[in-house]
Amino acid sequence: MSVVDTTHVQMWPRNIAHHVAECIFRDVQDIVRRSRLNRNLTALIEHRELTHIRNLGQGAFSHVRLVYYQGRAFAMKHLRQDLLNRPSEFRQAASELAVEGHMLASLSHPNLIKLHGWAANGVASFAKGYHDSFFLLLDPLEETLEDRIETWKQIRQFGTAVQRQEMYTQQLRACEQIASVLCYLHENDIIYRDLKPSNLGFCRKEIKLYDLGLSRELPYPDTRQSFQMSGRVGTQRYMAPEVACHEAYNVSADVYSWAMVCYEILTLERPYDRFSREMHDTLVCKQGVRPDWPPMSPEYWYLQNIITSAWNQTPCLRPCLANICHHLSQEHDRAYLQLRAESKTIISLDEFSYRKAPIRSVSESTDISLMSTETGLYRVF
Ligand SMILES: Nc1ncnc2c1ncn2[C@@H]1O[C@H](COP(=O)(O)OP(=O)(O)OP(=O)(O)O)[C@@H](O)[C@H]1O
Repeated sequence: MSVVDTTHVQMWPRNIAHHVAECIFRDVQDIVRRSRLNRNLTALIEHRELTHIRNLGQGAFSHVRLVYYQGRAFAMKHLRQDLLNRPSEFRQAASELAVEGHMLASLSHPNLIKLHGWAANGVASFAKGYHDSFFLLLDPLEETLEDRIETWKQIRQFGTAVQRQEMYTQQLRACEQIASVLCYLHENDIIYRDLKPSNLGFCRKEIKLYDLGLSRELPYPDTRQSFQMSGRVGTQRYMAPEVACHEAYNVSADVYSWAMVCYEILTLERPYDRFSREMHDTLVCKQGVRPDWPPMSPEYWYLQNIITSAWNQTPCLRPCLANICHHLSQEHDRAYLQLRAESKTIISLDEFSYRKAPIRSVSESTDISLMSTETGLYRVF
């Protein structure tokens, strides 16, 4: 372990650092001035207060490290060092990181990564000239959705019937929680634009959406109106056809991406796995081809239908996420009760406390019965 120290790494000369920092500051101010989000107070943290533990991962622009701050583990996200050699890319990535910080500091949802603080001088820290002068301090994730999908593949192949049923409730819950956090962003007039399994992770059993680098606040508070924004934003296999074709789009582009991610969660197969970019453009974007459903057991058909409607070629025919959440939450509760009935376990009401429907109303709409026990827990049968 070592204190996070930048004194021995590459840095820009002072005059260049000041110039770049001013440009970044102007870019960010411009966006923040137009923003309708209300930022909450964020802890201001000095580098010397952080202790480096290990690297957690690296993206196209960012490096994420596990650090200790005030006795707790956090993920520290900052720009990659090699961007110092490409100042215009550095400037772009720096503004995106700062805007990501601004959004996270204004938002709060159980399935959105939590921001705990950022560099003491905010965006002005870039004037120090180090790649990691500005950073965000986030909740550390235990695994990504990509890792979880690999575990599910093992269960599908080698698991018992109860393990597979348990996996189904986890899959349903993941689909519901992703819909819930996207719905929350849309309610705040934010379009996410980069939904994919590698931008979803798990922290204390809950799914968390992270990497808001490509998210944008919509110019008007009407999320159903389409806007001309940058095309080809995100990763092609999860990208809505209208985004890939540089047409005007709105939040329903996220609904399409949700459908692709959920297809992968349910089938454990990548959508359009063997498609080249050209095939994707012609078949998916122009001809409306969609992934094939492998044969699946009947309990999956419900979700399969919702996903199929969510990847409709016509954006306005895709269901809204609030509706999707409602249906999935009911289906999750039904599947969960069924599972507990089959495994003859008792459950606590707390297990349902995060959803609005009381457990009794779920059991009333199914053939599952609940019997309260002396300990306040419920036996399901
Ligand atoms: N909070 C976190 N906890 C643990 N690991 C994380 C966390 N945030 C990011 N990572 C890891 O770091 C990697 C890069 O992070 P992130 O996707 O945010 O960077 P990026 O440069 O913005 O990505 P992209 O390549 O998608 O543009 C992730 O793929 C993940 O493995």
